[in-house]
Amino acid sequence: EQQEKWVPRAVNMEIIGTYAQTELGHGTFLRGLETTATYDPNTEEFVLNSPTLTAYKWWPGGLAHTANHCVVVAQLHSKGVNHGVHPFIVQIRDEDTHMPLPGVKVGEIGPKLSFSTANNGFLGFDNFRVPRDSMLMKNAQVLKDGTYVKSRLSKLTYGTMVFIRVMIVTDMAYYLSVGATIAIRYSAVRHQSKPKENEPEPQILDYVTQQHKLFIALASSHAFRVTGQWLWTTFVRVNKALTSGNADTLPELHAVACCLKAVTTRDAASMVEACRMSCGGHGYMTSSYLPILYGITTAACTYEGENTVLLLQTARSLVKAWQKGSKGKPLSPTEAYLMDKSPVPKWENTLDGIIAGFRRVSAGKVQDCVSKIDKLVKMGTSYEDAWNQTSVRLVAASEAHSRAVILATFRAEVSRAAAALSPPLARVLHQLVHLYTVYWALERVGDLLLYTSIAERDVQELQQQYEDLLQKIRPNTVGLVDAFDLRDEILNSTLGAYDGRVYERLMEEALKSPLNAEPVNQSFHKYLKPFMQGKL
Ligand SMILES: CCC/C=C/C(=O)SCCNC(=O)CCNC(=O)[C@H](O)C(C)(C)COP(=O)([O-])OP(=O)([O-])OC[C@H]1O[C@@H](n2cnc3c(N)ncnc32)[C@H](O)[C@@H]1OP(=O)([O-])[O-]
Ligand SMILES: Cc1cc2nc3c(=O)[nH]c(=O)nc-3n(C[C@H](O)[C@H](O)[C@H](O)COP(=O)(O)OP(=O)(O)OC[C@H]3O[C@@H](n4cnc5c(N)ncnc54)[C@H](O)[C@@H]3O)c2cc1C
Repeated sequence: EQQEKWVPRAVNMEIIGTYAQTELGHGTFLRGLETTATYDPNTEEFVLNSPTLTAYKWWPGGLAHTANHCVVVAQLHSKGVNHGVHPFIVQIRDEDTHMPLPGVKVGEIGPKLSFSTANNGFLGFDNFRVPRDSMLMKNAQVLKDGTYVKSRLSKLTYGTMVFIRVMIVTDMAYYLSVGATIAIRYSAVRHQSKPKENEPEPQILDYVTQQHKLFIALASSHAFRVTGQWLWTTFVRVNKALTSGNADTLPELHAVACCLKAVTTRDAASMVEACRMSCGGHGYMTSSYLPILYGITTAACTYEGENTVLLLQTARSLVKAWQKGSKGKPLSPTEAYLMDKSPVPKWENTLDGIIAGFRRVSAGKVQDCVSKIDKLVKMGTSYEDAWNQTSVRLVAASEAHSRAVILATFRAEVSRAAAALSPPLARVLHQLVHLYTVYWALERVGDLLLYTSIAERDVQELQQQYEDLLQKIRPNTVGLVDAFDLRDEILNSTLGAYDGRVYERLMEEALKSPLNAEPVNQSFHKYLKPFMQGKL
């Protein structure tokens, strides 16, 4: 019924909304949010209030001047009891004049690293009254007399965040495709240096170091797109079970969504930055779009759950799985490998060998964390302090688990799809899977040396495999980024345009600057000349 009331108006843009959860004082710790919604049975209304400055909502995108409604997450009080955080849909501006309603204080939070068009805002309430049906009552309810009806599953309040985290993995695939397209096309156009005196300056794409910087971004875009599709399918399945009241698979979805969101956003931000730096000075131009793209991807490491906090959420699930498995209880499909107690096999420099290796690393790290925590607790340390003292290792275990999931999913999905592809296309995609897998084996070789039987000669061979793959992929690189089929208007980049007219576009953009409107800028007469004449 509430959906019938609000959804059509949102779909036809009468309602422009945002999600107002984070406050000046709290973003991660949701149970610490201070905004209150106190039920008044006499008028059948909730009174929204920001009791402190730190209770002000801070960050919601579009809140400053665009949204006229928002979903507000507040501590629900009824009959003198605080029932915890719940979502409310609240009109904050007049739908005709767009003026903030009485009792609502709203505004712009100010300049940010990027996302400059997002008008992120602040929002405070001064005993602002909303009707009872403002409380979104799909999960929990408050009856007219103020009786609180508990949700069958309190964690469902957090459901929106799982959905967005699932989507973010696919977002990162897209952003990496943009960064790789810009940097690889530019690297095909840019000629620099003369390693061979009697030959013209080569394309910088022919430097193996340039390939090392860029090809992993290209491969990661495909890896994250495939993993994002798998995660979405998982989300749809879990959500279907939830609607029929079965929440058994929600914890696994939450855990895998947390670590995949954290790892894909961190990789995307660092790889986009590598794409930017691989374009030299022109990569530092805003007109290249790479600095803006970095700002967008690095924000994702913070929003929708700060990465460390999310990796620790997954670690919490891995530790619980280890404890459950150690008692012989069955584990979820994504965590079942933790209970593989077979002897460490002879190392194989194959995709399956490397994937199995990452599972060994993750299981080994989880086991080490459990042992450290148990040892500290036995020595009298509280569980919470033992957890905190082990948290650097817990984050590493989570990352290893996440990498094992991505490696296995990327390999399985490409192998499954390959049968329907032309042999040349299948070969190129397998090369990207191979590159991605060997790249991460080399990046985490220390962990593999600790937890598997990999030997020095295996590592040398993997390094050679990696360099051979760079050479094999080079001829198809421009074709691979063209295959993302990103229009120039979308790329919005002087360096990545399809026609490769980089220098002309850089100059065209430069000449648009208002600072080039006249040959002598007014600053000369106002400041420079008086200064040079000793008059300032
Ligand atoms: C374009 C940009 C737009 C951006 C928008 C934003 O940023 S919006 C703002 C984005 N902001 C954020 O993302 C805020 C990030 N912060 C949070 O999500 C929470 O404060 C928390 C999870 C960190 C801690 O929660 P807590 O203090 O309650 O403590 P706890 O750890 O004890 O968990 C209790 C139990 O609940 C479970 N569980 C938890 N979450 C979920 C879930 N989503 N689903 C399912 N289950 C979940 C958890 O596994 C545990 O289960 P167990 O083991 O007891 O069976
Ligand atoms: C571009 C952008 C858009 C956003 N849009 C929205 C929006 O639309 N709606 C909305 O509600 N919010 C939005 N946010 C806010 C965002 O969700 C929060 O910034 C995010 O949840 C992190 O919370 P925080 O900023 O309070 O950081 P904190 O939680 O204060 O984190 C600061 C540091 O403390 C560490 N830390 C915190 N808790 C723990 C812990 N338990 N264990 C270990 N370390 C910990 C973190 O790892 C981090 O290093 C946006 C943020 C950004 C940057």
